[in-house]
Amino acid sequence: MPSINEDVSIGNLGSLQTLPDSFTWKLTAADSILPPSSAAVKESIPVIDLSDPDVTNLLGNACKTWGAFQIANHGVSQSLLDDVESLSKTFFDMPSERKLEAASSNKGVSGYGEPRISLFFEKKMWSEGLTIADGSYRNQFLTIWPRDYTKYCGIIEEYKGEMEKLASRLLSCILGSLGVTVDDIEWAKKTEKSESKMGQSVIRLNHYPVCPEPERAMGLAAHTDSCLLTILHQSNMGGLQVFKEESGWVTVEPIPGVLVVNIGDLFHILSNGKFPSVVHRARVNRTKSRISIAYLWGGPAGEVEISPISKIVGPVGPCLYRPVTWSEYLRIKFEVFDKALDAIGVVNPTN
Ligand SMILES: C=C1C[C@]23C[C@@]1(O)CC[C@H]2[C@@]12CCC[C@@](C)(C(=O)O1)[C@H]2[C@@H]3C(=O)O
Ligand SMILES: O=C(O)CCC(=O)C(=O)O
Ligand SMILES: [Fe+2]
Repeated sequence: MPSINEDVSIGNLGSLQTLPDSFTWKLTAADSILPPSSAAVKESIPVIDLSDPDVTNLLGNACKTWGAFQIANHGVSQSLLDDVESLSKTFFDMPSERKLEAASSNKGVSGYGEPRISLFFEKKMWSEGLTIADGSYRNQFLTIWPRDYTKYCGIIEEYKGEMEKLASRLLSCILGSLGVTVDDIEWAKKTEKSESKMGQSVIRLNHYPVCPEPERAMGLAAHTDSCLLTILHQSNMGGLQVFKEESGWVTVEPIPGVLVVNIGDLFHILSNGKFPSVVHRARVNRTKSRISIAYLWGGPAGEVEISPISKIVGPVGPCLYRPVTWSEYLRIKFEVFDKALDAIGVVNPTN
């Protein structure tokens, strides 16, 4: 049993019988979701069928109201979702020492470790993860799976390809809801026309082990994603919650085969503040572990700047944000965290 201040390895969390002090969060009443009451209507983010003829409107409303939604009929096969989930399980089931062989270096983003936002919180999060940010994951996979390396790299490549297609489809539809097309955005037009893929992206495999005191622990603390949009596959166990001003924390119940999408900071900028970059977090469970796979799409390849779409800026209101590349935005985010959008806000916006 770990003593109060013992340094606990995140690779072994699931075997702990008590919650170490370093993982004990002081959660207030506002941090918890309201107890279920028969009178209360259980709110949830919308589930949108991508084959619905009214898909553009449905997506637009969900983006405006929630900054998040779930999608059915998205075209990604169940067997691919199962494969990427079982790859994740195989990795997280390994002994801690093996997982640490894939640990992210100080400089690198790719690799095994705590969530990157951990540095902004006093307490530790009850989770571990593997970030796949660029081609360097191949070397890590070779170390982890010398025999099954080709198979697992193939699954990741296929998953990335499918996510790119889906992200591109979502971008067109969501832009449509703002009355613009990809042709109104220079980088989006180029991306669509070129053979080159969707540009920059990161896949994060998250694992939330069983926890002896889930009420006092936090799987992944409240944050917004820095990218344009995130597509998330969650295993058959709830834990993801989104924050809505009027409702507080709302749980996103998993629906088999359905993917969760959320607006990130860059889309908030692109929409000139019309779509909220949704604050979300992950809670943990006493008896069941949980896996989630997040595909974070950061936008075009190279140092391309994202700025509010000019066509929607003038008529409706002043331009709220200055142009920024994803890499610059990430630098700012990991300096000032939840003040990053303020840091690139235009001080005296005029038309
Ligand atoms: C490109 C990135 C976005 C991300 C930080 C990172 O450098 C790599 C992992 C991403 C992730 C995944 C889990 C949640 C999150 C907030 C984090 O700590 O690491 C996001 C980061 C982000 O969107 O800012
Ligand atoms: O595990 C989840 O449900 C949330 C994961 C997440 O927010 C992320 O990876 O950015
Ligand atoms: Fe997130």
